[in-house]
Amino acid sequence: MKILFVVSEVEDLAKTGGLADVAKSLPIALRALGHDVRIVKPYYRQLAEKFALDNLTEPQKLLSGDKEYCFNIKRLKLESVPVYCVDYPEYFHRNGLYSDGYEAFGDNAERFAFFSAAALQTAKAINFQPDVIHCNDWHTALCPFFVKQDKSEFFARSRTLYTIHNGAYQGIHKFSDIPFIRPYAELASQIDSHGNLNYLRMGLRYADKINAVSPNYARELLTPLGSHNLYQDFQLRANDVSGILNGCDYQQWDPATDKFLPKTYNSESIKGKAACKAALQEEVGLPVNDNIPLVGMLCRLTEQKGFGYILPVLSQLLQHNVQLLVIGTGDPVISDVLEFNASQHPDKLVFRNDFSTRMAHLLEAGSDFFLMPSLFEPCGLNQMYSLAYGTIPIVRAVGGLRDTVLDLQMLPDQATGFMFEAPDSSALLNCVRRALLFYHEYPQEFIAMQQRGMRHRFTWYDAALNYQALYQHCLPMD
Ligand SMILES: Nc1ncnc2c1ncn2[C@@H]1O[C@H](COP(=O)(O)OP(=O)(O)O[C@H]2O[C@H](CO)[C@@H](O)[C@H](O)[C@H]2O)[C@@H](O)[C@H]1O
Repeated sequence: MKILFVVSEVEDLAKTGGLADVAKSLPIALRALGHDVRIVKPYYRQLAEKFALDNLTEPQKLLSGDKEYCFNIKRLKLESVPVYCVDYPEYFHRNGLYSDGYEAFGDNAERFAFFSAAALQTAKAINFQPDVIHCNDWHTALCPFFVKQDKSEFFARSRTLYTIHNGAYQGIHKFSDIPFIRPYAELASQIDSHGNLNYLRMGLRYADKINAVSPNYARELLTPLGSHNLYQDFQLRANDVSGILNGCDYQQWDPATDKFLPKTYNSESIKGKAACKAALQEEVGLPVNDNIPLVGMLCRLTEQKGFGYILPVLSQLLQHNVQLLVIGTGDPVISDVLEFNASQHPDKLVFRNDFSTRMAHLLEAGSDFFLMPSLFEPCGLNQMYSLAYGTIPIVRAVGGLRDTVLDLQMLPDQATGFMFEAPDSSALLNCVRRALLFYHEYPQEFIAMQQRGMRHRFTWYDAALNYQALYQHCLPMD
């Protein structure tokens, strides 16, 4: 099949979170199954600074109303996958993908409306007639609408799949502030009483098929509680909504070969993990001691990741014989509280307000537990990385976390971690206490649990097979 994979960020090229991991691994896995996958993404400044690329074609023109948008197409390769970049400096040569670090750009809706149309124009310019146009998250959710509006025959046999990586980001913007789509009279019926257009809802309305990044999140999206206020819209498309679990890139996340670690290890011999723990403790300034359980946490600092119920019980948690390391950037309200608590408990809590790939790997290897108590979690990748590194996940039973972690109480012989149900502080605290007790009281069982997790596999090969079946489902019957 020919697949046009339209996405805002891709690992190794431009990244703010888990979407980028998927946008690299899935196309590579699909290519390995023999499909002709091409990625289209914006040519951001950080990409332009890394790779100064020549223009692939003549400048491309898009007309909207009386404004002409003239852009260039660049091409590079990500392993086996061709990547086409939409070069429109006015919109994409900025410091940051969606914000300047503090505030979202005011014209994000305009930028990504343009990008979605430019991605389709790119397919035409390179004469790539896709069987499936696979768009991802709100940034590219207008693609299905533009395909339906396209007057040429080019996309007559193309079908669209819309993947939801995070339904909380919907791209809700004042229609009157989006010059690129203002001329589309058809949109009048999609504008709400406040004059807003919701991009995610547009994806739900116009895509041929819709999927979420785990089966459990797909089920949650069809409930009033889990649908991020789009219950009716999801219900209307219930027959076309499914879930496919993300994979883990085991080439990148393998403790046996990981170049970022002071000592490598594997499930047969996990001795090297202790050296990683010591190196991590030393690097971040925690007392180097193998007998104190080290709980790591690495994520964007947002409400989604459960800070609403972690922060109120931080000092209670730190009364235990435990070390906590939090690494991430994001909401300054969260980072302020973490910074304050770290200053009160310097021997127990370290907070690093930054992110680096090296530290992400060292934290995964050096921690005993990985804390991921999300309020909601479409799939989650870090709990899979943790399992691969023998780092026991402590998670809330939500979204993809429920699909990937098995709790000790439910399945003692197969358990790979600890899970709690209620999104509140006492449930979280009880769960962490349960995990710490297990660490101290049952060292042999703890190692067995680590090894079970390390042997568990969530491969991109499996995910790609599922996407292949879903693409086939999208195609016209004849
Ligand atoms: N400040 C930062 N800057 C740059 N990178 C950072 C970062 N903090 C963490 N990362 C990295 O981003 C990735 C995080 O992936 P996750 O899937 O855990 O969460 P995210 O919420 O971003 O993704 C969303 O999309 C993915 C993919 O579908 C879903 O798994 C998930 O549930 C959904 O919320 C990891 O590779 C991590 O190392």
